[in-house]
Amino acid sequence: MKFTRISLQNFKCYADADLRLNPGVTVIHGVNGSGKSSLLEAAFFALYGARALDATLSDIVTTGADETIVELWFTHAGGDYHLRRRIRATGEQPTTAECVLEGPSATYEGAQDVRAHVTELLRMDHEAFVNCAYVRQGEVNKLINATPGERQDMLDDLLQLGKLEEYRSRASKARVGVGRVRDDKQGALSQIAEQIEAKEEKELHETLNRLETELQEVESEIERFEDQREAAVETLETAESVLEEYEAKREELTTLEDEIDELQETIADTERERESLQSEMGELRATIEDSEETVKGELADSELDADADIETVDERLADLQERDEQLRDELESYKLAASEHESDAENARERAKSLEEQAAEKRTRAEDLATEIEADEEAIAERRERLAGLTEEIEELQAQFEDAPVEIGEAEAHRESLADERSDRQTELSDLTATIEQQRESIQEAEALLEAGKCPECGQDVEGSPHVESLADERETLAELEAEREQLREQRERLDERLERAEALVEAESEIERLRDRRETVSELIEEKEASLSEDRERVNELRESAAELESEAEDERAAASEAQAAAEDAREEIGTVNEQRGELKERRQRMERARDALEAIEAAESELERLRERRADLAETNEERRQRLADKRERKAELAEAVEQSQVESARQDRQNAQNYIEQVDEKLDELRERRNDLQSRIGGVSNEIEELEGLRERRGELEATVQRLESLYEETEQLESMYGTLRAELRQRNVETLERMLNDTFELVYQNASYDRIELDGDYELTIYQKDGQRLEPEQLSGGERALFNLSLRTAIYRLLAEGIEGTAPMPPLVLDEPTVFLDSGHVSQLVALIEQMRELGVEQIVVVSHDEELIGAADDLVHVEKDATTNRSRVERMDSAALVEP
Ligand SMILES: Nc1ncnc2c1ncn2[C@@H]1O[C@H](COP(=O)(O)OP(=O)(O)OP(=O)(O)O)[C@@H](O)[C@H]1O
Ligand SMILES: [Zn+2]
Repeated sequence: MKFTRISLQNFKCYADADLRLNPGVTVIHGVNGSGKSSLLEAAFFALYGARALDATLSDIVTTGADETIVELWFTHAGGDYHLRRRIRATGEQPTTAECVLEGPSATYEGAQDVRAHVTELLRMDHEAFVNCAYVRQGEVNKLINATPGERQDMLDDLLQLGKLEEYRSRASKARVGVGRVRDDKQGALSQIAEQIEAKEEKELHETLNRLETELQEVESEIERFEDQREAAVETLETAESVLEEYEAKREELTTLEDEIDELQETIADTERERESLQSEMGELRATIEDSEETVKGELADSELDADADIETVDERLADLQERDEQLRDELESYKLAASEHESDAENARERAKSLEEQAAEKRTRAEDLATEIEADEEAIAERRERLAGLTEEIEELQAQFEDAPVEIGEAEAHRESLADERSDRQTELSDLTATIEQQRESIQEAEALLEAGKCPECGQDVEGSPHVESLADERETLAELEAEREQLREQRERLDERLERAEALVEAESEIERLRDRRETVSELIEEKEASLSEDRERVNELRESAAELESEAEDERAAASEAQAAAEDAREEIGTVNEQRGELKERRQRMERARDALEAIEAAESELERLRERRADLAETNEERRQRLADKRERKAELAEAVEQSQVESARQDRQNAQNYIEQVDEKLDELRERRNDLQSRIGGVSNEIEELEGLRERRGELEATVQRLESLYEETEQLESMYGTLRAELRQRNVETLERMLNDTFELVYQNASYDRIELDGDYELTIYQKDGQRLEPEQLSGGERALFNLSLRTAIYRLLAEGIEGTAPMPPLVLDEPTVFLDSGHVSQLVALIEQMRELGVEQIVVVSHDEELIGAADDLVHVEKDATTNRSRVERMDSAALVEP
């Protein structure tokens, strides 16, 4: 058997892992806590479930995950198997949602079926698997520390010897059971024999005969008494019927007497009712007379006769009603006419008023317009005066130009040319003044030099200087220049005068311009005013005419209003008349109605009178009938009184008494006899039952005797079977223990190769003892940690070999799974472990899976699987180190 693939989802530290496993030695390595053990546990879990791991489902579901899926593929005896377990962890407790094992020929579902089939396939339950094939981490010493008894159970189980023990104990149980049943049956048998004996002593058949004879005698006596009783009952019945008849007649008589009394009473009551009807009728007649008086009085002043009937009065009332309606219609039409006329009058008055108001308004507007016209005329006159004034002013200003050098319109040009001329003179004057100043200064300088005796021109001594003469010329030139300047000044003053005049002309010119504009404007205004004035005059005339027209219209409306008012007054007068007529009419109708009411009352009283009369006659008739009935009843009463005869009644009473007495006595006697009969019958039943029981007991005794015999032989058979299974197991165990001891010694020698130990002994009670070379004995617990590990591995390997070789049929040879087997070993012994693994392989173990980080072991591996945990996600990852890594789709 070998694993081919394992796939995990959310198993412990694995989120998602899928690993192919090959035949040969696979070493799984990785740092502590990376998930190596978990991988092996997953395979084990797939095969046997969580309980086999000593864990719960919550332990194996990745913390926080909702679902865990573990799948394991393996081959066994040439067939392919697929195991799938799915755990749902959404509820409070995780549960197995799916557990399926698919084999080559069948599919198993449900954890229980799957586990059972795996156990059958591997010929191991989970404990056996852990004891031989799967060495869990930290469990190296498990087999050594076990007690011999536990070891025996374990090995017996593995070697299927447990089955024999099971069969033996079953046989033993069966033997005990059979023995118990046999003893029970035997007890029952002796009890029955005792019962039979007791019953046979009682002479049951004689007793039965005696009782039956007695019963016959009692029964014939009962029959006799019953006949006599019947005759007495007949006599009693006859007497009773005679007495009953007598009672009935007496009763009828009493009833009749009551009825007669009642009838007499009723007749008297009816007579009294008739009298009261009579007096009621008298009252009605008086009412009729009163009403006839009323009718006569009310009709007296009318056109009707005093004996007029209701129909005639109703006709008359209808006429009066009709007349009143006519008057009411008339009244309405007068009222309507009056209000129409009044509203006509009102309308006309209003129209007149409005027309007058319009006329007055028009007159006012005409007067206002006339006043405006007057004011405008004055304004025109004033403007004309202003026009004349402006013309005068213009003429005065024009006169200034009469002796002027220029015409009107040229003044400005003239002033500019004068101003230019003056500015030219001014410039000449300034130049000249500067020349004069220069001349004066040079003269003063020359005079100063001269005073100092120097030549004013060359600075030489004056004596003999030619330049002294020229000073006089200089002074002459200065005088000429000054005269010229005087001339220029005069010219400038004349020009100033002329400029003044020219500026005045410019001013006059612009004033004329302004005045002319003004005059133009005023004359335009006058023209406009005159045009509007004539329009206004026309308008005043129109307004006055229209006012006069409106006034005459108002006059007409007023006349119409007083006409309508008069018509309204006439209508009102008519209304008064009609109202008066209606008042009279109403009074006549009321009288007529009173007469009618009285007539109706008469009619009602007369019909009531008729009714009462009839009722009275009816009552008289009824009473007549009653009197007849009374006479009949009195007759019947006399008859009955005669019929009741006293002597007959007396003898009937006697007969009844006698019969009753006899029946009482005979009943007592009969009760006594019947009781005796019952007693006899039940005694007979009891005796018959006992006879039947006796027969039953005899039958049962026969049956029990046969059963006890059969149980006896069965007991012997089970005894033989039990001892056979016991012997068989002891023999087999002995054979296996010998083989196991040999294999254990071989293996231990191979792996340990230490000179100090001679051999290991495994005795029939599974005690393990180690013998040293010097013959000293050691318990396995006394070995060192490493020795213990090697010893344990040797023992397991030996068991594994024994299983592989020692059992008939196909050996299951599950993969050998070792979790950290090297922990306690030094490096030399690791090599021996490698050798051990090699040997196992040679022995035919197809697959060995080892968790280890030992270099040497890694070196010996066919396949290397690396396990690693991601530090951030805390999830593990598996990785095949050879190139044939995962190829699963
Ligand atoms: N239910 C779980 N959910 C998540 N993680 C879990 C769960 N159970 C165990 N683990 C984690 O799985 C990790 C791996 O444990 P495992 O025993 O497989 O490690 P290992 O590789 O065999 O280590 P060592 O070499 O120390 O034996 C542990 O660190 C543990 O925290
Ligand atoms: Zn580990």
